[in-house]
Amino acid sequence: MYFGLYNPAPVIENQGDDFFEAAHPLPLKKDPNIMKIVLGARYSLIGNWVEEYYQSGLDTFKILGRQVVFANTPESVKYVFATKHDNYERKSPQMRRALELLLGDGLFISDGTTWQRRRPLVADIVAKKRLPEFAPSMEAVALALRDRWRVLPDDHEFEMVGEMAELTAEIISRAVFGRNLGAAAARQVIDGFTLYQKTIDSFNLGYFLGKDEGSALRLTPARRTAIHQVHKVIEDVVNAHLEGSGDAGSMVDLLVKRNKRNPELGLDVTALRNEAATIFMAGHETTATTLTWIWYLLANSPWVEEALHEELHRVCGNRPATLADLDQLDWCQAIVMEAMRLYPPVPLLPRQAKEADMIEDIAVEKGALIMIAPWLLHRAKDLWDRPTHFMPERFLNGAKPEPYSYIPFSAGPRICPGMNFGLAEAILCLAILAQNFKVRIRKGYKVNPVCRLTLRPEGGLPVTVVRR
Ligand code: HEM
Repeated sequence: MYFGLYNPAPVIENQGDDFFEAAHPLPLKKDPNIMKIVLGARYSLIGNWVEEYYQSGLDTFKILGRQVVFANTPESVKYVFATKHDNYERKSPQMRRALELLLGDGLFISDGTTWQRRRPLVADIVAKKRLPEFAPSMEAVALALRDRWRVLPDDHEFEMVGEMAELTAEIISRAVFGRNLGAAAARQVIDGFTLYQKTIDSFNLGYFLGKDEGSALRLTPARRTAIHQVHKVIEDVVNAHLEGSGDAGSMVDLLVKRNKRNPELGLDVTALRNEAATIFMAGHETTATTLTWIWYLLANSPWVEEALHEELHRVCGNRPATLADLDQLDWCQAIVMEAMRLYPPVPLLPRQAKEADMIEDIAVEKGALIMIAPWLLHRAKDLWDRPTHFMPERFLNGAKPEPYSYIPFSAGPRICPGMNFGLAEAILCLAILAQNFKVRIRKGYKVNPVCRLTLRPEGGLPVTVVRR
């Protein structure tokens, strides 16, 4: 309930001996009115769609005075993200305004020359070729969690979203800041991000009332505290590196060194801090929610769990999985990909049109909101067989979805540069933990996927782990 006025759509979930239709809100029967859209957006961004949106298509409508264009076909996604990237590279004012106090001009929300100059730098730092440097931390942190789970009392229940968030925060914190940051400082950054996210809203009224730049977020005391908490730790790390005393091999170290080698980049302490904060934020919750959804899906699909265990035994025997096993862990990879199809960690990828344009036969106004929704595209009835079912086998044996129909990492020049980092991390954590445990969800617990910035089960996921 939101303000007692908003009734979320009922959530459905179906299970049989050999199928699992994963939890999702029932599509609406008729178009929601503006009140329902506004209240719905504050509750979750995925519950307000009518049946017709769960198939590929293009549509446009107005919210107050603002044009919204829905691009939900592989062709239009390609057009917006790749062909006409220059016109649609800009993030929506909601997203920019929501994150700018924390991330400043960091890559995730920048555009124009700032984005063009910094993208190659950040992409290089989180690139696939650096996996051998960062994978040992992924393995070590996952093994430490395995050891903690091993000594839990039988039937000990805990909350999985928080558990996975701690796991991935530790991994990304070691990668970005190095191993010497210290637990207290790392916790300060993690808690600061969590606090900040709680204070932000998904609906920017000013934009829908006609301001192309949207309304700035007010610096409330809660936001100020959260921002200060994050910025202080990261600035200290950056300054240590600038003075030559930081942890070699960390992403901040690479940023500082590259900036020294390429002074034309002109990154000052604030810019370096913004990029480090961006990588931390972009690489933390996305992987955590992916892993959480994987445990939910596996717990409800014993036949997939069995195939996974068989593969882990065949490939790794009794030793823990490592980066070197990745190419052989086909089921692990397919499970990660299918989990991100059903529950894309970033379910909406909104853009703002720089200039007026045509997307197929739709006239796009300057400043319009272009909505690309992996949540809908990944569930389009005409693109996917049994779209609401958990079927990792659709990604096995080199099967590839139609181009631009599967976009959990976005697409085109703004595609997630940390894709290989995130995939390797999710596969390794899944493999190492599944080698030792099965996860079971509290009996009768109703999972309800909700989305604000990322997609997670509302109220968390209460689980127990069973030793294998
Ligand atoms: C499962 C894991 C991940 C998923 C699903 C994911 C997804 C995404 C998506 C959808 C975007 C684009 C958002 C948009 O277009 O509005 C993005 C951007 C970005 N991601 Fe990831 N991400 C993941 C992991 C990571 C990791 C591990 C890192 C860093 C180590 C990272 C760094 C970034 C950065 C820096 C951007 C901004 C790129 C730009 O705007 O040019 N991501 N990610």
